[in-house]
Amino acid sequence: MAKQYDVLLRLLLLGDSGVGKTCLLCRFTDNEFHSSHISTLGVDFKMKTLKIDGIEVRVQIWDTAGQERYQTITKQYYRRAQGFILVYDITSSRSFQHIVKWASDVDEVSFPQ
Ligand SMILES: Nc1nc2c(ncn2[C@@H]2O[C@H](COP(=O)(O)OP(=O)(O)OP(=O)(O)O)[C@@H](O)[C@H]2O)c(=O)[nH]1
Repeated sequence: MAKQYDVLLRLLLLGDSGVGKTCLLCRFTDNEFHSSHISTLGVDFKMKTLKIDGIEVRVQIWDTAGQERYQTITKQYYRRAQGFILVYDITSSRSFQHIVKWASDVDEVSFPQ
């Protein structure tokens, strides 16, 4: 079967638990919003195909659990990602301060010294 896209882009959503990563993804792929918070267990993903300058780009977005206990699992997905979306809750300064930690995790795993 012929490929239905020209380029595959793998992105990873990172951020504290409850900041809205899953909601952002549901809005982007399905234009839906769910008010309940069911924590992501490990990782999950959704896809959307966009046409950019005549090129079919399949965006595969991996949604990771923000909870500390899943870090070992989620870090295994960092190396295969081509980009990261760091998410914080605008009503939580703590989640914003943690962005530094998420960014340093990405550096540590994806660009080891
Ligand atoms: N008011 C408001 N609530 C939001 C918004 N985005 C998400 N929420 C709520 O925040 C809660 C957590 O959202 P999730 O998307 O599940 O959070 P998450 O970052 O995926 O959480 P983990 O899976 O535990 O890492 C849910 O109850 C959402 O309804 C927003 O833009 N505004």
